[in-house]
Amino acid sequence: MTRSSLNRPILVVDDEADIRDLMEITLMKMGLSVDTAEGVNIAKKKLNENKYSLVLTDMRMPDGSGLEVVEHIMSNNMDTPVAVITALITAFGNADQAVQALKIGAFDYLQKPITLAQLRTLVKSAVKVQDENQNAPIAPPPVQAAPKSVAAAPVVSKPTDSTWGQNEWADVENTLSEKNKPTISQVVPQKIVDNITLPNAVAPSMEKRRVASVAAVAPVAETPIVPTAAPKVSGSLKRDNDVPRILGSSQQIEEVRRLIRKLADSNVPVYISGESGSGKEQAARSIHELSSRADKPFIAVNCGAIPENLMESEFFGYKKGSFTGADQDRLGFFQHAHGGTLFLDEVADLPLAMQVKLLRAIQEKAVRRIGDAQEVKVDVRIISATHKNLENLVESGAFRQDLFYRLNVVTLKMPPLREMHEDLERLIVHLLHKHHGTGIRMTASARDALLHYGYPGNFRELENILERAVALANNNTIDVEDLQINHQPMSLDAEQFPLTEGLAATGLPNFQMGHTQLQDYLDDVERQILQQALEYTRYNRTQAAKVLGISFRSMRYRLDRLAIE
Ligand SMILES: Nc1ncnc2c1ncn2[C@@H]1O[C@H](COP(=O)(O)OP(=O)(O)OP(=O)(O)O)[C@@H](O)[C@H]1O
Repeated sequence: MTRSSLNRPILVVDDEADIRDLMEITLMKMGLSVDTAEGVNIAKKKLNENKYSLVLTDMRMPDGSGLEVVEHIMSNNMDTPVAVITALITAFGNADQAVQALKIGAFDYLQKPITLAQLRTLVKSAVKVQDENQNAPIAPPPVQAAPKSVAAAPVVSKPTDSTWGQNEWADVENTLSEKNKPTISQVVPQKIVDNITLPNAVAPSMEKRRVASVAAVAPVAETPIVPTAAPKVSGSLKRDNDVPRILGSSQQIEEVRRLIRKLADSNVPVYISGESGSGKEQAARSIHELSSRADKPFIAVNCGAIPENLMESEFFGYKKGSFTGADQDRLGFFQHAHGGTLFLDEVADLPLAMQVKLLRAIQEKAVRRIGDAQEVKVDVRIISATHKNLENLVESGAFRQDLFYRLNVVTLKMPPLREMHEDLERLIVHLLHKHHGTGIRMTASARDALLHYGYPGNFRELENILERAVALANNNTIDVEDLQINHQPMSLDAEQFPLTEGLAATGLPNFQMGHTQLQDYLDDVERQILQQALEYTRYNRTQAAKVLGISFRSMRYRLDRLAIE
């Protein structure tokens, strides 16, 4: 499949009408055409009769399993990527089914509840998987296709795919937006800005509410704003050609770009700090792409998502027969990244035992696969990141000091979005135009709410809010309710999530000595906190774990233990 084959519809297979509708609306908002099937048999029939660019199938349906849909596609050699949608994978749950689906040919899986961002990423991956199949093989050295473990799910990016490697954003846009419209990447940012003119009517009451730092931002109209009468944004949204992933003109972002360029020239380990969604991975990819390693792999590993018992084999690989189930030789992340960059995301979540092994591999520049007597030299540049305070973890003994010094030769700090206030309006306009074309409008109150929100989830949250708002908007006009955000003032400290307010308001349950069991009481408190964190992050478990300062693994375990769906 080429990107143009996304002109073919996507087939959504799910027995629940609500989910089918939601996915259909979302995919259509991405400019994609969609067909649906409410069960396995109809899906097979449709697959026999039509060609699809991608199939998304639920696992459990009344007339069969999503695995049958995957098998049908594979056994008939259909050139259609298929991804499965599973119920929540718990410690004892249905991971096996997801693994089974991957084994028989699905290229990915999603867990319910699905976020819009996940869906978008999945569509991107479908295109990428096919592109890679068509253009492969290019370096690295002979490795097996990195098998995807359910929890680890490393992103193995194709090393020399310049289109994808250079500018993922522009690529998504080219892939997903209406083909004939000039897209944001075809129009220089200044031009977007020039296309936007001041609304004629300026409501004085709204004018007063403008804050000093957005003085450059346009006055606000009370009526819906069409693109040609949208707020005028002065200056351009800075996007340097050599660091296209990092947008913004604020001083902090300029400094980030300067450091990225500088660090790209050297091989020193870089530690990227910053809140969740603030662009740490984008910065890591930018360093890689600007470095002499750009044509070699960039391997991103989410350390918090790998089950502890799989860590060693995932990082270092194994020899066939070294343990039950090791039915073939397999390389680990280090060898996959040979010559390139290994990005250790959420590095604070590495268990201590693994920290020792990692330190050794970094110091020795060599790895030994499980079951292998020989060490193999590896040339890997390490970039690490976490949203946690690594220094505090070193102090508390949860993170090894020696590894900390190894990783943290240079620190790059990503600023939170709320500190880039002068960029905010331009970013909103940019993202809306980029992903949704120029036909989308916004009311003055929605704009006001967006400009005054605190974005604890940073860029990622902004993208999600806009994406959801576009999906919910009536008549292509985003209103304040479509944003579904808590109105949180900009001045709020990062640590003061509304969650704290929520908890204080709720109060602790009464502990009745002699009647209440301590464990039941603590479970109740924990359940309340988890539920609030989930509500706050709109059921994004990764984000919720981050907000609570626990690992994803721990979050999963707790949700499972307390039977929180
Ligand atoms: N400065 C930026 N300019 C443009 N887009 C950005 C910027 N920072 C982040 N983004 C976008 O925000 C989203 C999240 O970015 P990224 O994954 O790099 O964040 P992160 O800090 O690594 O998140 P996490 O801590 O959750 O792993 C991505 O879609 C990315 O494109």
